Amino acid sequence: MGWGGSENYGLFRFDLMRSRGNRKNLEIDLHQVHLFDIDVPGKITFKESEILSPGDQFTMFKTPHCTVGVGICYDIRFAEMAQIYANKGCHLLLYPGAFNMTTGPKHWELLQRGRALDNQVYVATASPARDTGAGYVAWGHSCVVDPWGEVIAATDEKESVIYADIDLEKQEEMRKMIPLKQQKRHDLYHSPSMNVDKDRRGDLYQVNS
Ligand SMILES: O=C(O)CCC(=O)C(=O)O
Repeated sequence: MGWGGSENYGLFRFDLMRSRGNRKNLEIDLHQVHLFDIDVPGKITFKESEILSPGDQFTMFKTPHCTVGVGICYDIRFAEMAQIYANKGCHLLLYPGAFNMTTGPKHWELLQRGRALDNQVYVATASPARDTGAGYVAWGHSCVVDPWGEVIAATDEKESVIYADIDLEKQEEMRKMIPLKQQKRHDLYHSPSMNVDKDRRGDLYQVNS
């Protein structure tokens, strides 16, 4: 999975491995829908909304092997987005992202494992390698997590390529063993007290999922 472009708008090029090792490239446009506005005093303050505007749609695509949902960086913090992708049939969620030296060590892997486990999907992330001389120092540590929440491939802060199998039979077995989808209490989730607050992207979460 490669990525390029400006910070919240990218032209993403996915090199999808096809059977017998053939490679086909797929290029998609996508926008980060949740902007990175945070203030951790003494550590990191970022206000993407002062210079960028958020995207207004989710991005999914199908490959011959599985269906994929995509978010960018900060989007991984929003459980609703991952849940909508899973409800729409995504087997794999991809998050190109550049976490930083404050949130990276604490949250990067944990968020991936959480999104994977909650939704019983594969999650893959691609981060730039760390450049300690850069104005924004990326944490690195690209990773692939399976629907059981286990890290099945990972790298460190240096540039490298990692591979992992997306095994849909294994995913189905996990979903049978712990049948979360059938057990959800949708009758309770739609009560007024559970409405998302206005700062979250409630406008996007209402899609039929
Ligand atoms: O959520 C984070 O900690 C990092 C997010 C980020 O760097 C971004 O969205 O540009």
